[in-house]
Amino acid sequence: MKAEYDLIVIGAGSAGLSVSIAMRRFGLSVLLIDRNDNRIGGDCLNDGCVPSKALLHISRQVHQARLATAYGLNLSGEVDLARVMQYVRERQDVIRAHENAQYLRDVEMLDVEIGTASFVGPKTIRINGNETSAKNIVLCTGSQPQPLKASGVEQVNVLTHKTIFSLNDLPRHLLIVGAGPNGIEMAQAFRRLGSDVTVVGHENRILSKEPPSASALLQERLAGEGINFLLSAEVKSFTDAHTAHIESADGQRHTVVFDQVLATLGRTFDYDDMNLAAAGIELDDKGRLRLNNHLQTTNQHVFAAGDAAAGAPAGERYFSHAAELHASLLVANFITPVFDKSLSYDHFSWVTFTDPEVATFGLSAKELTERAVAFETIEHRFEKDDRAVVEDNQYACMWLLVEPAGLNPLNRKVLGGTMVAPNAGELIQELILANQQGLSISAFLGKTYPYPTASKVNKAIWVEALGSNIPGVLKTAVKWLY
Ligand SMILES: Cc1cc2nc3c(=O)[nH]c(=O)nc-3n(C[C@H](O)[C@H](O)[C@H](O)COP(=O)(O)OP(=O)(O)OC[C@H]3O[C@@H](n4cnc5c(N)ncnc54)[C@H](O)[C@@H]3O)c2cc1C
Ligand SMILES: NC(=O)c1ccc[n+]([C@@H]2O[C@H](COP(=O)([O-])OP(=O)(O)OC[C@H]3O[C@@H](n4cnc5c(N)ncnc54)[C@H](O)[C@@H]3O)[C@@H](O)[C@H]2O)c1
Repeated sequence: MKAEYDLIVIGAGSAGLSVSIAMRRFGLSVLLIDRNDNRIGGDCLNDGCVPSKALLHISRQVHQARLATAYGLNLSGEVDLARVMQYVRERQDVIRAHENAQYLRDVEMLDVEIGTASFVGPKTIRINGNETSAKNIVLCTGSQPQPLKASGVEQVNVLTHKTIFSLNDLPRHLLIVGAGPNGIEMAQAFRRLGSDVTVVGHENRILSKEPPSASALLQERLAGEGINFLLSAEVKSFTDAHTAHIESADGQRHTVVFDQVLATLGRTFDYDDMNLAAAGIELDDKGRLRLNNHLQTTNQHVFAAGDAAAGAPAGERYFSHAAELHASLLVANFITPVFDKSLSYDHFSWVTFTDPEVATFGLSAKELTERAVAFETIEHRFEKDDRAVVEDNQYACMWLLVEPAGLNPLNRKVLGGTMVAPNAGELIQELILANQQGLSISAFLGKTYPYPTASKVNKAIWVEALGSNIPGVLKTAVKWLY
């Protein structure tokens, strides 16, 4: 480790890896720090996106195998969770081969230090008893799961995403507290692997960051698979290690006997061991780093990216690709400060990887209303789509927020939307591009989709919307020209 660097990056998760590798490739000296070599890759690799998506992949295979019994296939036996988790670990190891300290030193030419970093001055940190400084420092220190609070909780081994992937025995009854993307993805994975699953959510619907109609459609599908939902509800107490007492907003009480409980309640922050005060770095009233939209802390030489950037005025986004967005903004501002880019989530997107997936992009109806932007919501059910018919997905649906039809309805632009469908995260990609690039709906109408690709729904929605809305003046002109 040198005494001075161009840049120090603390935390080697999605954010830290992106910032440090990019800056090093531009020829700057970079020190990357993480607490532990086996935490490199952060939550995404170690206990977030990668293990959860690997688990969902196996659970989908199990589900499809069960569906195939309708056609004469005989299945017997139960899922061996130890083997499933072995698969999950093997997939993580594939990624770990290029996300580890030695690889980053040898191939990416980064200085990598393993230890806990804390501040001793505005541009100086201490790690493993040594001090080092940099022109700028980026905090990519992530976030932690919110703890479950309820009377008697101390008797219970409450799992979080940090521990659930170490289970070797399939829970007979898994209680999940929190109905956000983490809870809902795990609910479906474990249900399909064979557990009974109960989900308790504070709010009156699952995935409350999605439009209500999307939440409702997914909930209906999941309930159809046997997941039990207790919404507008709260775990009030645990009377022993396996018994929870839950109360709904309407006063109803439920007792759930479970063998494992998973808390998926959102994120929190812990900067206790970082001595932020020594660098003049302030937190806001929610314990998040106080940031501006250039991701700069109250110390002009210290920045944040990834989950640690949740306090930015643009809002909270806890995603690996948000970390990537923050990293590219910081790198752009470091190397071309003249442009001084600000953070915006106007074209941001995300996917909940249930089956069906829920994919959302652009601005929401609430954001458009707050900004006084006129829009219409167009709903498109997949019931007449031939691909949806042959694959029995006619329940799928999309809702797009579009500019109101003006004189030329083909000029309308897509402002945002949500799709609930198998592979919605892939299907929605061209809508995201149209939204980002300001393409009008004529771009879809002018495209011939190979039959029967699922993404043809991105054209069908406009054909359907236009069919019933061709202005009279246009019809008169057509008749006259014909
Ligand atoms: C179950 C689950 C599933 C998810 N699925 C998805 C998904 O499908 N798609 C998606 O986009 N997002 C997903 N996410 C969110 C995603 O995992 C996170 O947003 C992302 O990993 C955050 O990356 P980060 O670099 O900000 O932080 P982290 O990955 O948390 O990395 C922070 C690193 O900083 C280190 N660190 C902290 N403090 C110090 C210190 N003082 N000194 C040294 N090192 C320190 C930590 O050891 C850690 O390695 C999921 C999250 C969870 C929990
Ligand atoms: N596919 C993906 O991209 C993906 C998957 C999983 C997680 N993530 C990310 O990880 C982050 C964390 O996920 P999450 O689902 O834990 O958080 P979340 O904040 O999205 O959802 C947590 C939910 O738990 C509820 N809740 C909080 N306290 C509660 C209590 N005591 N009882 C009942 N309900 C309670 C909240 O109202 C909220 O609906 C998310 O913000 C998301 O961005 C992403």
